[in-house]
Amino acid sequence: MLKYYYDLMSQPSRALYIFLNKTKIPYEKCKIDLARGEHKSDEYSDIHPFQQVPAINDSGFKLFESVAIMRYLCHKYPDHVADDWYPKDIAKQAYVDQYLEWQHANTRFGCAMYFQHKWLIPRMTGSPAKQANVDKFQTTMENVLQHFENYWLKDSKFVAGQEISIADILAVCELYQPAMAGYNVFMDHPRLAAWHELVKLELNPELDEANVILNKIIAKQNMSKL
Ligand SMILES: N[C@@H](CCC(=O)N[C@@H](CS)C(=O)NCC(=O)O)C(=O)O
Repeated sequence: MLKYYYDLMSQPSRALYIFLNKTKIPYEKCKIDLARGEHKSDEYSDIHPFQQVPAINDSGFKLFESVAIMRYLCHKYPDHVADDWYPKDIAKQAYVDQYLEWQHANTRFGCAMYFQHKWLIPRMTGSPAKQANVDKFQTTMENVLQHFENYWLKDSKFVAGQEISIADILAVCELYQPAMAGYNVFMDHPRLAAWHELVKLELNPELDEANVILNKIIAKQNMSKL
């Protein structure tokens, strides 16, 4: 049985969670609570040597890195995974891969660094956010959002073509993270907002389910601002 190790506070964990649930690949949920340091245990180090989530153990085959896991699942479970998620056509697949390679140093880096400096680091250290860092990473993130609108969504409904693929799942999960730090990337970005509506239609109810904890945190913060 496939074991899936994840924490829904983690963007790539949510992406794989949505993908597994959407494709109905049978798996066992193995929650790893990052806030409680469960990823630092010796037992978990045997699953992921760098002590991060997500990771899988597929009947003894252990793998980490969300993109590698997604590709593995597409190859391993073809009866569950419809072709559009990771097309067999060479050119279509290359377009999906193009985004998967690009996103690490762009969508993920920009959104995650903004989130970490504005929200996570102050909560972990008890010290206020360093405004210079927040400003720097806000600029990085906003450049990414422009590339997203002006390149990735310029001529296509979805990130890598006219059909939804694993690229869109990874993208939407990274793009939600800054909302916890009070930045809604879909505001003031109409093309991104239109894509988001299409993605919700394709990925719900699994998308909302993966975002339950995130949305609770966002709602609580919005209440405290009133
Ligand atoms: N490139 C990796 C990123 C893995 C990663 O950074 N995971 C974070 C959560 S989003 C983590 O486990 N952080 C805990 C730590 O590094 O101590 C992937 O896509 O799977």
